[in-house]
Amino acid sequence: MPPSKPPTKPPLSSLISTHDFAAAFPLAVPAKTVAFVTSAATDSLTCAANKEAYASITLRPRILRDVSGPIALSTTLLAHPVRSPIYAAPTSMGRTVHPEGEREIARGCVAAGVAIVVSTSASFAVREVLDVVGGRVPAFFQLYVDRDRHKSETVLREAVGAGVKGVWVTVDAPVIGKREADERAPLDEVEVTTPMSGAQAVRDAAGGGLGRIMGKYVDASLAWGDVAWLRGCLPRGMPVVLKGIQTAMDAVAAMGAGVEGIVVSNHGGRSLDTSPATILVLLELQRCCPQIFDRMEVFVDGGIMRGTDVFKALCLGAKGVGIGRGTLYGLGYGEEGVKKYIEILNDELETTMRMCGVTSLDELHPGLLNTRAVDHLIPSTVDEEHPFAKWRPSKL
Ligand SMILES: Cc1cc2nc3c(=O)[nH]c(=O)nc-3n(C[C@H](O)[C@H](O)[C@H](O)COP(=O)(O)O)c2cc1C
Ligand SMILES: CCCCCCC(=O)C(=O)O
Repeated sequence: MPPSKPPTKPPLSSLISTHDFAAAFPLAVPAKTVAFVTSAATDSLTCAANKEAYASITLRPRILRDVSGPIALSTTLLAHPVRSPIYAAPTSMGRTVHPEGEREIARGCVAAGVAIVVSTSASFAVREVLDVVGGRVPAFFQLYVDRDRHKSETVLREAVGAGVKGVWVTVDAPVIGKREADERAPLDEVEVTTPMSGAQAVRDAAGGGLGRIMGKYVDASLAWGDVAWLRGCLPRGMPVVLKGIQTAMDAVAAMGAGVEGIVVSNHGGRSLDTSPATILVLLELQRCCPQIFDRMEVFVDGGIMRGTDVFKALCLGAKGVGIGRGTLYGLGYGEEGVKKYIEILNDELETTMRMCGVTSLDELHPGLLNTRAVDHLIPSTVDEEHPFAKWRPSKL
């Protein structure tokens, strides 16, 4: 028998859904990269729940509403115009996927007219990524706070100097989640550089988990009082967003801390397994603390694979939706892949909107959804006795 040829990745033109991209990814990148990107914490239950919860919420389409006109997807994120509410969530070590890593993601975002959030653990310095962006789409900086605060202050100065429009502090990963597939896959297949964090990719006794090894610098002592420290590092008026809110209590606390935005996120299920699906947390915020949507911008990420998912998140008050793994699946095909991935979601979102009888994002509201199948999973109140529920900035 002739030796079997290794499968080659299908041409980009043949991919018509985000699932096609996910299936092609292992054919486009080394096995270690697949393990790093696709893995999730322990039993991957939250990673799966993020997707399943979207499937459990159904649509309530309205009919006969003349949806023949153009669909307007353009909006603003933190007052910056974008062509679509979909954005590239921060992802680290993009060079494990493509030699140009985050710079190539940035090219794809510019081509699609959407925002990018650049990770502290990006493969390139923030200025190298923003040089590519050239101010054509908003770029935000995601901060992992270093135990050595001076290092974080330096990196923040660089990010501000490079022209980022806001800082997104990740708060759902005081330690890095246990991702067993990543831990088992040998480290030596990929080139890892994270110039802003300075971490070194050296295997240790626990294994080769890229996330864990490269995340040892993260400061687990971060607390609410540090919002004031962060503000002090930034120019007046620069928005601060907390990424990784998972309860109404913490959403209310974030509002009390005076931040401009939150990301409802569980890190794509990569941090704490069995934490709730993000769309259910968004529903919890609508039920328990609807006032926060008027006071801050609320973003969401995790498990978004279809235009109907984006639609549901927007109906529940999200101002923007982040794509993590999907951006990297697109990156397997370079700039064109990132652009196409976003455009597939835009296109599906447009179709969903027409089918539901709306032509603009302003017309989306919770009444277009049926959430009965998940209502029993939603806590009904903020715990008013909890000290966080009453916090105001003066108490920080
Ligand atoms: C490979 C990879 C690297 C990531 N790196 C970061 C990071 O550096 N900072 C961060 O806040 N979140 C990071 N995330 C989490 C994403 O920002 C996002 O919350 C998550 O991927 C959303 O879920 P999804 O992958 O299902 O879209 C990373 C996710 C992946 C898959
Ligand atoms: C602290 C950052 C190092 C790697 C982890 C990046 C990340 O957030 C993820 O993989 O998820």
